[in-house]
Amino acid sequence: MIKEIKIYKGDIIFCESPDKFTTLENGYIITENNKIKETVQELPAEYSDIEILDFSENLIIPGFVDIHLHAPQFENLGLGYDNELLPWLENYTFPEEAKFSDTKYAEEIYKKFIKALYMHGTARSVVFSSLHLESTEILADLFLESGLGAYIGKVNMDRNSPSYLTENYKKSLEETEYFIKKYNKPDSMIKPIITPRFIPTCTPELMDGLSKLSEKYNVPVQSHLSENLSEIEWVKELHKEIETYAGVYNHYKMFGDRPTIMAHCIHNTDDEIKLMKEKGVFVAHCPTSNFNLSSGIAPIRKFLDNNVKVGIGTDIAGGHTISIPETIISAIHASKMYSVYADRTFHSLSISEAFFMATKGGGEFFGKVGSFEKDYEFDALIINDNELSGGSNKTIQERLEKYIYFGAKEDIIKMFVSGKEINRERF
Ligand SMILES: O=c1[nH]c(=O)c2nc[nH]c2[nH]1
Repeated sequence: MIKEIKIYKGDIIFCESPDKFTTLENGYIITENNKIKETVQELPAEYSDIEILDFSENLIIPGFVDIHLHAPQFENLGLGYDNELLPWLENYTFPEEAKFSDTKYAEEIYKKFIKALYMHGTARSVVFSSLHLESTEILADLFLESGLGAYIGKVNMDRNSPSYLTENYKKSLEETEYFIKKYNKPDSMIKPIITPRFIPTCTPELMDGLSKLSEKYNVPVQSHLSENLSEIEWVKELHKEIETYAGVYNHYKMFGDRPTIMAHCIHNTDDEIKLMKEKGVFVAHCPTSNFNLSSGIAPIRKFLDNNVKVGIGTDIAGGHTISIPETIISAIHASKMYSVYADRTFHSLSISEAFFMATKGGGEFFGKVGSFEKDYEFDALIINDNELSGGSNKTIQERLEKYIYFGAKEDIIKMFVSGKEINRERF
């Protein structure tokens, strides 16, 4: 195999661990066949005759990773937040998702959705589609054309939803299997993920069937867990025989038996948190959504202290923004308020902890993604922060902080995903 070496130069910043940033002023990232070979301060002599992609005076940061969002809710950004979760689903979300039976509408909205991810620097995402197979294929094909990385799930829901958005469980399983077979390719940038919407909308037969598909094709799982108090009561009524909400997913072997993401996780019991740790279940922390729908504040410090994996989710359209920097800010704000109003012993999240969650933390779901360490895939954003921080002698970490809190998507001048530049013309 021919070795293709590339060298990127700039002011590099990333998090190897949550507690601190690694920074290299005028440093170099050297990649071989799109994976990082080394990240160094001085360029070794062996590379002296290779052309350098020179981004001096710009920041080079890992591409963002969003581990929970709903593509067919893109048109609903900002709508209906006077409601809590269950009426919001009924009055806003389900009617909008129903429109995706129309493949023309799906194509129009999904193009806008993927462009928005690109514009905001989200290199990888873990996405809910709607229950419609054809529209989900359109979403997958558009992602493939874009070059962005994604897990994509055809949503499954066969009870407790309006008749216009309820499947027959057999058809739901057949279509899910078809989607898995079509897109489960080893080196693909997009992959299928099993997506029971949440326990209230999935019958035991459907859960059983999805669990078998997950095992048969070794496909990961995503769903929602303990977002809202009425939702939790509803799950208790539906599954009196099982002690906890997480226990229901676990009963169906869809709780860490394969890689699993559970969105929200606001009101979990200590036993549920222990189970998440034991089974390696990821929390998708979605603070903007949790504020908008008055769901609560997820006790993220508790998950971190218990070594539970945590990534960031914009959860559009419970979340009102597809921007990961804005969601990082929201995560920090949420933790600050939690430490003041709920538990004074909790330390709020630091900027490095929140940035870690939005890069390497969530990136772990994709493998070696979200850092500039050896063997990681080269996902990077080049950020021109000259206007934000120019001439003011700031450290690289301070420049990143300014970009997160005060920057704009227009400051991102280039994006690389798995070593390939994603061109603006594609969108
Ligand atoms: O934030 C959420 N968005 C949804 O679409 C959804 N469905 C079930 N539970 C949900 N929570």
